[in-house]
Amino acid sequence: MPKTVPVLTIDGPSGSGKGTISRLVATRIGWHYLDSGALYRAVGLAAAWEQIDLSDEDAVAACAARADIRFDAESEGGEPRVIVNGKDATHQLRMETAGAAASAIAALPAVRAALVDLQRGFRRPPGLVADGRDMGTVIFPDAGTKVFLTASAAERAERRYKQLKDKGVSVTLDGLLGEILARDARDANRAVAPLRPADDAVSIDTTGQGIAAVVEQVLALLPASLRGAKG
Ligand SMILES: Nc1ncnc2c1ncn2[C@@H]1O[C@H](COP(=O)(O)OP(=O)(O)O)[C@@H](O)[C@H]1O
Ligand SMILES: Nc1ccn([C@H]2C[C@H](O)[C@@H](COP(=O)(O)OP(=O)(O)O)O2)c(=O)n1
Repeated sequence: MPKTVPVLTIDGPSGSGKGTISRLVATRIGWHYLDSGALYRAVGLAAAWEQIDLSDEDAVAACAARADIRFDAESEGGEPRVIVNGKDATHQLRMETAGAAASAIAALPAVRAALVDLQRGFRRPPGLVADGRDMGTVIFPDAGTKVFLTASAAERAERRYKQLKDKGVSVTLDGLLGEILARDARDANRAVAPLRPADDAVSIDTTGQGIAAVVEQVLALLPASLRGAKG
């Protein structure tokens, strides 16, 4: 796809609000949306289904290369359904176990390499909002607007707690906080494409902020000519 298709990247740690904000911004301006974390989660799940050892880099990369991952427009609670190798994995993918598996396989360079073209293929007119860990640093380094969302770990754990409780999942706040901190550390300390803000990213600390306020801050970073698409 031509590099002239505009991209807005939104990176950040778990629970910082990337998915929520990205989806709302994409809807407001009529752009496509890439949930890159869902791709890593889907590969982790597909590998588990095939009983592949998640530390076997070549086997997981081969699984990533042949995985059929589709985002279905029909949504569950505002999030698109994700179909992995023909099975609806929407619910399973949101579990923290899927997040942990995704974080583990995401540290393997061959797995990341296997997903590069797939992610760049989402760049289609009129534009793309891409959320993840390395959207602004590795996948779309030429993106015109880059955001790095953060929030305190305690608030991110509370957000995730509410989100999973609303979905009927039984979790504890302490357990989630521990899992989030472990995932932050693994994502930020890995050798390849670690979680970090791009040098030209604008950081937004969303601690104590409502969703609508963050959406407006992100929209304000876009050039007026792009922002106006849907008012
Ligand atoms: N200011 C905020 N920005 C984004 N999400 C928020 C905010 N406040 C609360 N939330 C809630 O936090 C939860 C986690 O958001 P999510 O978009 O899944 O984060 P991420 O994709 O970064 O893991 C959602 O249930 C969302 O509604
Ligand atoms: N661009 C990306 C997206 C996700 N990952 C990895 C690291 C993350 O811990 C997992 C899950 O990502 P996801 O964005 O779905 O997780 P959260 O919604 O932030 O909890 O995948 C990545 O390495 N690179």
